[in-house]
Parts: sequence; C-alpha cells; structure tokens
Amino acid sequence: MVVPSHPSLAADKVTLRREAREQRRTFIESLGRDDRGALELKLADALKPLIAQSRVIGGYCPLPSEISPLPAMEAAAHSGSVVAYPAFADHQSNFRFLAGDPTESGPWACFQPPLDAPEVFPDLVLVPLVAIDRHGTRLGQGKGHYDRVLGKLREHGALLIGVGWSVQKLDEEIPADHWDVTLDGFASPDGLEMYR
Ligand SMILES: Nc1nc2c(c(=O)[nH]1)N(C=O)[C@@H](CNc1ccc(C(=O)N[C@@H](CCC(=O)O)C(=O)O)cc1)CN2
Ligand SMILES: Nc1ncnc2c1ncn2[C@@H]1O[C@H](COP(=O)(O)OP(=O)(O)OP(=O)(O)O)[C@@H](O)[C@H]1O
Repeated sequence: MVVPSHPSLAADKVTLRREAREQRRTFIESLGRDDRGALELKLADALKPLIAQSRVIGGYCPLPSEISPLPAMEAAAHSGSVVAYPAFADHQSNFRFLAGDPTESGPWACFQPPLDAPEVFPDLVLVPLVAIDRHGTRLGQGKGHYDRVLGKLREHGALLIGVGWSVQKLDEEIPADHWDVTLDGFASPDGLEMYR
C-alpha cells in the first residue's frame, strides 16, 4: 500500500470527491430532455481546434454521470484522426490506449476496444475527471488509474486535456499529491481553458 504523502490530503480528497460528485449529480438532474446532447455538441466545438492538430486522439467511454466526448471523437474519426480508448487486460494492470471503437465491455464497467487492437500513443488525451481546479489539478475516481499512466503519456508527447461539465471546475484548490499530474487544460461546454 502506498502511504499518502500527508494523511490529511487523502481525507481532503475524499471529502472534495464526495461534494463534487453531489454537485455534478444535482446539475445533471436539472438538465432538460435535450440539454445534455446540446451541451455535448458544445464540448465537441470547444475541442475542435485541438482535434484538428492531432493525429491520434485518446478518448473515453462515458460513465452515466460524465459528459460524453463521443460526438467529438466521431468528428475526429470522420476527419481522418485515429481514435483510441483506454483498455484494461484485467483489474490489476494499467490501461493502455488501443486504437478503434469501444465495442467490448472491460473489467471496470467501461467499454474498450478488443485487446488485440493495436496500442497507440495519443498526441491528445481527453481525461475524464470528478473535478479540476484553476491550476489544472485533477481529482479522479480515487483508484489512481489515470495517475499511473498520465506521466508516461505526457513523456510520449501527449497534450492532456481534462473534460467535464462546467460545474466540475472548482473554485477551491484540490490538494495535489506528489503523483498527481497537472493537466494542460480543461474543456467543457463553456469552452477550452489552458493551464500550461
Ligand atoms: N469514462 C471513464 N473511463 C475510465 C475512467 C473514468 O473515470 N471514466 N477511469 C478512471 O480511472 C478508468 C476506469 N476506472 C474506473 C474506476 C472507478 C469507477 C467507478 O467507481 N465508477 C462508479 C460510477 C461513477 C459514475 O457514474 O460517475 C461506480 O461504479 O460506482 C469507474 C471506472 C479508465 N476509464
Ligand atoms: N504513479 C503512481 N504509481 C503508483 N500508485 C499510484 C500512482 N499514482 C497514484 N497511485 C495510487 O492511486 C491512489 C489514488 O490516488 P488519487 O486519490 O490521487 O486518485 P485520483 O487521481 O482521484 O484517481 P484516478 O487517477 O483513478 O482517476 C493513491 O492512493 C496511490 O496509492
């Protein structure tokens, strides 16, 4: 087990994660029937300039409470980019980006490309999150899946862009552990904001 760098950091993250998930749920429940799709198209618009300059794009298959990047991914595939999604071989190993559409169900309740699809290193990674602060510090699901791979993806030249509903951008600071990788930007239906 990895001991948190500061015991109160882990507790702060647990509280912030709970509050951010609650805020996200309240927001989603306030949406009308057609609002969600319209916001997802606005997200695709916000991502357009980054997608236009990327050859390989790593996306994600949304969980029920997450904004869907799939309209943006479809536009990317349509304009000739390679699309890729995180894929896990089992519960223990780190995910890898595999090229292709997410057609198989994976060990973490997310759909992923078949495990024999080619591994790729995206130049743009769309990163799901629970919350992000104004410095680009990300709060995820708390299992460390992205923390363990983001550093390596950046070393391979990837631009790391957090993606979420606008309410997921917090005013308060998220405490950063030494393993947290600061994201390069955040895209939401309100637009794209760069931190680095
Ligand atoms: N869309 C998406 N894909 C992803 C992640 C993610 O956060 N979102 N991951 C990030 O690490 C990895 C998978 N890890 C996961 C870790 C925990 C849960 C989880 O606890 N899910 C909640 C439901 C959350 C919700 O609906 O928002 C659950 O099952 O109760 C899901 C995926 C890679 N792929
Ligand atoms: N680079 C790493 N190597 C090994 N373990 C790590 C690494 N990064 C994070 N972890 C482990 O993951 C756990 C969860 O970390 P944290 O609470 O920061 O997750 P998160 O960023 O919210 O979640 P996620 O990355 O799954 O979306 C930490 O307790 C730590 O043990």
